Amino acid sequence: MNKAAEAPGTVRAPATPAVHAAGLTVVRGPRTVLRDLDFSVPRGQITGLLGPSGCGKSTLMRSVVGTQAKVTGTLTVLDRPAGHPTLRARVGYVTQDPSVYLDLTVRQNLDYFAAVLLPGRAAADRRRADVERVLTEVDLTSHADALAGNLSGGQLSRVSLAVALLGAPELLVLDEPTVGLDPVLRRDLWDLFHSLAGHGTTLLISSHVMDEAERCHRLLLMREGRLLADDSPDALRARTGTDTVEAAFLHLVDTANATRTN
Ligand SMILES: Nc1ncnc2c1ncn2[C@@H]1O[C@H](COP(=O)(O)OP(=O)(O)OP(=O)(O)O)[C@@H](O)[C@H]1O
Repeated sequence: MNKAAEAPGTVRAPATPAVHAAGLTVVRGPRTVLRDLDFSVPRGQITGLLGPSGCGKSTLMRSVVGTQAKVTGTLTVLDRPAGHPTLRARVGYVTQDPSVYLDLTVRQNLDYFAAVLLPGRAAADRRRADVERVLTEVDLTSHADALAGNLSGGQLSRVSLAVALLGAPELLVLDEPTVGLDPVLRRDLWDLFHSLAGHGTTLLISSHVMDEAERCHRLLLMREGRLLADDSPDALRARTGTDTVEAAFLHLVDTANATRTN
């Protein structure tokens, strides 16, 4: 055994997960929309949150970023309770509806949000560099001076993503970021997600398109507010004896239904 590896100061504690939930439950109106969920989101990987419309994906993401009311159980994000004020700059969030100012250009939008994140004259150079970086990352440099209101839906959602990338957050929470995008843009965005993960960013990405699941390192499969699986795509396929994540999901749904009726 390598003794040097045991010397004080050289042994590293295993990294805690980026997100850890235990008994996570959320009530919205009269309904319990998340029921007693236990899961972890490992750091530096892409975790896909998949399930049919209405199963609770957005509610789970809102809980992680701290904007959801009536959350019970334990929910830890980057070693802090979800919603903790120190997480604001460390967590990027993109909702399903692009949240940008339509009467500003792309660059003006980014300058504005960069100033909120990094205020003060002393940070002007950092802000400028950050805006150029995110414009390049989402491939919108050539549209930087276009009015947001004149962009296509796909371009607008990339502006929203660029806003979330400002400040290089450690955790990115993206609610259906590829909806309505053509296949080339979808592929380019997934390449960007992998590049971000390669540099250590943790990504939690929701989708109801099962083929996107194949591009994730880990999957949380949801149905009706419950988790059907928390596994890697390979392990899921192997465990269910199926060839695709979609077939694995359907297999798990059928098993859950059979257990309920028995
Ligand atoms: N204010 C509310 N009161 C009661 N139920 C609500 C409320 N808001 C949402 N819901 C219900 O909570 C459930 C989960 O909604 P959520 O938006 O999290 O689902 P989702 O999986 O993200 O769906 P989609 O993929 O269509 O966005 C849905 O069944 C929805 O009808």
